[in-house]
Amino acid sequence: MDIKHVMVIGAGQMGGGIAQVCAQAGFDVTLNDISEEAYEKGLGVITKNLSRGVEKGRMTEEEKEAALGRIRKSTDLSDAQHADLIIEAAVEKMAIKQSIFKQLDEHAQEHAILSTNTSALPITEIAAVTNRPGQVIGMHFMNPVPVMKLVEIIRGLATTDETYQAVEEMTRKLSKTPVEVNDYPGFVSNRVLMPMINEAIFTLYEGVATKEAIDEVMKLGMNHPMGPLQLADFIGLDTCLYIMEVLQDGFGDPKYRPCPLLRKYVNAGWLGKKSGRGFYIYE
Ligand SMILES: CC(=O)CC(=O)SCCNC(=O)CCNC(=O)[C@H](O)C(C)(C)COP(=O)(O)OP(=O)(O)OC[C@H]1O[C@@H](n2cnc3c(N)ncnc32)[C@H](O)[C@@H]1OP(=O)(O)O
Ligand SMILES: NC(=O)C1=CN([C@@H]2O[C@H](COP(=O)(O)OP(=O)(O)OC[C@H]3O[C@@H](n4cnc5c(N)ncnc54)[C@H](OP(=O)(O)O)[C@@H]3O)[C@@H](O)[C@H]2O)C=CC1
Repeated sequence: MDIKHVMVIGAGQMGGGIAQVCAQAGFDVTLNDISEEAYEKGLGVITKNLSRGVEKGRMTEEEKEAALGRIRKSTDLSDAQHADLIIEAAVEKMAIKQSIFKQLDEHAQEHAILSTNTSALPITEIAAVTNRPGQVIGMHFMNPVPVMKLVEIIRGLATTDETYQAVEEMTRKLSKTPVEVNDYPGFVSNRVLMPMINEAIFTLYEGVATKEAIDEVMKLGMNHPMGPLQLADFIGLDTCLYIMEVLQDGFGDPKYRPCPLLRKYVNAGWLGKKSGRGFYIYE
């Protein structure tokens, strides 16, 4: 399948990054969010990232302008009618994703592939609300999207080989490395990563060490680029909590219970870097 036009749903930290790398790779991009403000904020981050690329000599001013020129604004899901591939990166809530997928299924062309950047939610359950489950797939980018090489590609129960191959090829065109996994809660990435982050939050909650000490142990002791609490702030504490809930519900195993401190922070609106405060404070 020849993918030319990509629509990205959600202009937050992931959707913005995905739109950026698609535009840089030469695809026409429609970037959708519910509000114009969210779109403008997302476009601001993309512009800043591309400008840094120019400063660093990775691209010319003309290439930057060409990439920006390929991105168009949308606040209406009916704009899906133009896309060959849709990548959904809205908030990590099943009800919201299912509602978006129902609407996309109505508006998108018959050949279009509907993908989701979900961190952990079952692809099969999202696909089930559409009339094209064979063309629904997980396309899980890592944060920060312009820097991280992996795209975890998740096959739902009904995903066809043709859909998988088109998405794998697309991933390579974005200069990313695809890794194929099956559809179980958290896939591979967050089944392994998030319990570690949750355990780090428990060590803070139980007073085993300070947040700085916990992060230092994992950075200096295990060579992780960020400590787990810093990484949780970077991912978003709301997203971390939703992922733990998906693991707990999906496996029915109490070992995945979210730390009460994580829930408390999210309830307080302390969502990490994106809200200015999480385990750490950001200016
Ligand atoms: C939750 C999920 O479902 C799945 C996930 O995504 S889990 C999260 C996965 N991501 C990680 O684990 C990230 C761990 N952290 C890291 O790899 C690194 O700390 C990092 C790449 C984020 C930053 O690297 P660093 O060396 O500490 O800092 P820094 O020197 O500032 O950045 C390195 C480069 O990345 C770029 N960069 C950093 N953050 C960026 C961002 N948010 N957006 C775009 N580019 C970014 C910087 O511009 C810099 O590039 P140049 O200097 O060449 O311009
Ligand atoms: N953060 C991470 O490290 C990673 C996250 N993911 C996944 O990517 C997705 C997005 O996460 P992230 O970018 O961090 O979250 P953000 O909170 O940064 O962005 C989500 C964006 O989606 C918008 N949005 C909410 N509902 C809708 C809707 N119905 N239609 C269109 N847009 C909507 C939000 O708008 P508003 O703010 O106005 O509500 C916001 O702009 C989640 O599924 C997450 O699990 C995947 C890999 C890594």
